[in-house]
Amino acid sequence: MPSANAQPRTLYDKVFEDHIVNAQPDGTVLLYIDRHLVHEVTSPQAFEGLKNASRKVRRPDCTLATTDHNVPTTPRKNFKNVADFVKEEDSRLQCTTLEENVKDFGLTYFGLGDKNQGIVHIIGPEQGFTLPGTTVVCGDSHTSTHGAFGALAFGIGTSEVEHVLATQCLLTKKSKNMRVQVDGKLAPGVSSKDIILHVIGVIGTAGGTGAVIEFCGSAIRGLSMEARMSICNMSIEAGARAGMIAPDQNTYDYLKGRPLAPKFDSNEWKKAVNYWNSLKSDEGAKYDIEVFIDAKDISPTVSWGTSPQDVVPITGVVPGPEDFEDANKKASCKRALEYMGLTPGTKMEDIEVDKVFIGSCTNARIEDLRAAAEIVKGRKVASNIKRAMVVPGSGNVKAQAEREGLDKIFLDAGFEWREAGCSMCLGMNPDILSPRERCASTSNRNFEGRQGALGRTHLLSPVMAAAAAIVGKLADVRKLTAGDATTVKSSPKLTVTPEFAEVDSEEELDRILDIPADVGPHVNDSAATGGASAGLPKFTVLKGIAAPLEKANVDTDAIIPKQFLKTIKRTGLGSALFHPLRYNEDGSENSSFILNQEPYRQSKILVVTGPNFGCGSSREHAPWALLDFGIKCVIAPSYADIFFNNTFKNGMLPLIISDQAALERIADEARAGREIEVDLPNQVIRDAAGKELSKFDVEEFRKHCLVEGLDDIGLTMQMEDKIARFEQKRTLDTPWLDGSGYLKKWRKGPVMVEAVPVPKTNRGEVKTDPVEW
Ligand SMILES: CC(C)[C@H](C(=O)O)[C@@H](O)C(=O)O
Ligand code: SF4
Repeated sequence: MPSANAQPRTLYDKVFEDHIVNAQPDGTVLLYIDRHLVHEVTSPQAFEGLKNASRKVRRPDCTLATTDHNVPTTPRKNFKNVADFVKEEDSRLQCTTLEENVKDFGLTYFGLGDKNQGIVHIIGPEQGFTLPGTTVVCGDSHTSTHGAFGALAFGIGTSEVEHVLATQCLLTKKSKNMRVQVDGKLAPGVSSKDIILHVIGVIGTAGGTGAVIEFCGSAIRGLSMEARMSICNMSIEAGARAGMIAPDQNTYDYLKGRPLAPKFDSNEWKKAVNYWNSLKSDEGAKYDIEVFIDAKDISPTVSWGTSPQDVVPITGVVPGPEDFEDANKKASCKRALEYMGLTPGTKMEDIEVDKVFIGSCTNARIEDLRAAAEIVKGRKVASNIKRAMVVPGSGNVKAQAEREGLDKIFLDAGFEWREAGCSMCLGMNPDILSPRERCASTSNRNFEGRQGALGRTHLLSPVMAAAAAIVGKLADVRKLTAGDATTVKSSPKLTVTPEFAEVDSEEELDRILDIPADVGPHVNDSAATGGASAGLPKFTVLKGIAAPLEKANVDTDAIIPKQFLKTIKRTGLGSALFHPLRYNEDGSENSSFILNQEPYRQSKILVVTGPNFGCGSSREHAPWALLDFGIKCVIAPSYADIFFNNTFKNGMLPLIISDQAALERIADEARAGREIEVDLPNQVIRDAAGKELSKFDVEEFRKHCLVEGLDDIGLTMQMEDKIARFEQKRTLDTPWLDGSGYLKKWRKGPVMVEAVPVPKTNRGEVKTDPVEW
C-alpha cells in the first residue's frame, strides 16, 4: 500500500506493486497471481509437468477451468459425456485430458454438460471470478479482457501455466505504462469494437509492445462493462502485455450478486469497494507513452487485410501498397491484398461476404447479441450468404438470450443459433471457413488461415456483422437504421439471471456448479515439495546455420497454425513449423520458402529482419515447433511479449537486435548461408571466422537460468516462506480473494509440509542437484 508521500502512481503501478512477493536487483519480480483460468489447449503439458515432478496445484480455490476451443457448437440436448460427444480424436483427447486433470488436481471445472461452460474470458467475469485489483492469468493471449475490471490480466504460455499451478506466482518484469485516452461522444452506430479497431489502426499491432495500456477518457467511462471488455480483449492485438480500465460504479454494479464476488453489501463487499476505489491512477502519474483519440474521429470500422491494424472506416476503400511509405508495410500490403483477393480502390461496401460469424471472447456477450439482434429483427439474411452463425460466449449468455427471445430473432432471419465455444474465431472445432471464403467476423484476429486455411476474415462489430449478413456485403450499419442511426443505441444493462443469484449454502453451490463428489479436497500441501531447479538443457554457445526471414509482424498462427495445437505433448511439431508458408495448398513443399532450401534445412538460428516477431496468441507450440525443427535462437528487432517469455522457458534464446546496421550484418551472413555463433556467456554474436558481428543485451536472471539450465518452478519453490507470508497478508487485506466461494470449504489454510526430494524434473528427466538463486 502507498505511503503518504509516495510518487503518484498509475492503476497498473498499484496493482503490480500490491502483488510483489519478491524483487531481484535486476528488476525480476515474483508476482502473486490471484486468479488462474485454465482451458484444454494450453494446459495438458503443464499438468503433465506437475505430475512428472510430483507437484500439486497450490491454490485450487483460485483456479477455474473450462473447455472452449475444441468443443462442438452443435446442440447438446443428448450430451452424455465428452468422450462420445467430441467427434475429432485429437480435440476429444484434449477435452478428456482436461477432465482427468481437473479431477486429479481437484479443480473447479465447467465442462460441456454444465450451463456455466463457455469461453474462458466470458465465464471469468460472468461468475465474479474476475475482480478489480487482482492479477489474472490464463494460458491464452486474450486474458487481457479481464483488465476491464481494473485487474492486471495477461496471457501466459504453458510453462508459465505450470509455474502458476505449482506456485501461484510468476516471474516477470514491470512493463511500461501507456495511456490511451478516448474523449468525446461516440457517433451513432459506433461501438467499443470500433474504438479498439480504430486505436489499433492508429498505433499499430506493435504500438503497445512492452507496455500495459490504461484506457481512459470520457468515451471509455461511458461504456458498459461488457463494452469495456471488448476493448481490453483486443489490447493484445495492439501488442500490449495487458489493457486496464479503472474500476468505477459500472464495475461494482456489474459485480453485484455474481456467485464468486463478495456478497453484496456485506462487510467484505464494503471493504472490497473501498480498496477498489483506491485503484484509480493518481493525479500526475507518469506514463511512458500517451495516445489521445477524439471519439468523433471514430467511424464504424472494418479490417481489409491480414493484420488487425489493417483497418479503414466502412465508408473507405481498400488501400494499395503505394499508400504506405515503409518498405515492409508496402510488401505486407501487397501480400495481404493477394491473400484477401482484393484490389486497391475497391469500396469496402462493395465487398461481398460468404459467411458471417457473431461470436468469440471479443463479442459474444449478451449486449453484443442484443445489439446485433436489434439490426436483424424482422429482416432476412441475404441470399448470397452461405452461412450466418451466432455463437453465444457461454451457456449463461445463451440462456439469457433465449429468455429475451433473441434466438428466435436470429433463427427467423436465417442465422444458426449455436452452443457456446470459441468456434469460428479460430476453427479448432468443425466451424471453419473453406479456402477463399470471405467472412464478416466479430472476432479479434484476421491472420492468414485464422478461421480456416486460406479463409478471408474481415473484423467488425456485432451490429456491423449483422448488417453484413442482411446486405450480403460489408455494409454501413447506419444505412440499415433508416436514417435514424440512433436506434443502434447502447444496450441495456445485463440483468442478473436466476443463475447468478446469491448462493448461501454449500449444497446449493455444489448443485449449481455440479461439482463431482469425488473431487477434492486437495489443499495446499504442494508448496514445499522440493527445490528441484535443474530441468532444461544448458544454453551457452550456439554455432550453426542461420536462416534469414525477411518479414515483419510474423504471428504465432503463421509459426504454427491451430490444427497443430491439438497435441497434449511438447514434441513433434517441427514438421508443422511455418506451415502456411512452408507448404503449398496440395501439401507439397513450397520451394521458395527459406527453410525448404539448403543449407537452411539445418538451421539452428533464425534471423528475422522485421519487427514484432511472434505476435498474436500465447501458444507455446510456437517455440516448441522452432525447437523441434532445430532452431534454438531467434534474432529479431523486436518480439511480442508472450512469445519472448515462452522461448526462454524452453531453454531458447530470443535476441533483440534493434541496431539496424548490426542486424543487417547478421542477416547478410545468414543470406550467404554461412554459420554464425551466438555466445551467451560473453553476450556477443560472431561470424563463422570468429569476427564480432554484434554485442547483445540479455536480462541477468534469464541468462543465469539459460546458462545453468534451470527450471524456474524449482527456483520459485525455494521462496516458499515469502509466498506463504504474502498469502497470510493477502488473507488479512483482501479476504474475499481466498476460496472464491465454492472452494472455500476445501481450503483449510496454508498447509506446510516438509520438503521432499523430487525424483524427476517437470520435463520428466532425472533431477540433478538443486541450484541456488
Ligand atoms: C489457443 C490459445 C493459445 C490462443 C491464444 O492464446 O490466443 C487462442 O485463444 C487464440 O485466440 O489464438
Ligand atoms: S480469441 Fe477466439 S480462440 Fe482465442 S480465446 Fe477468444 S474466442 Fe477463443
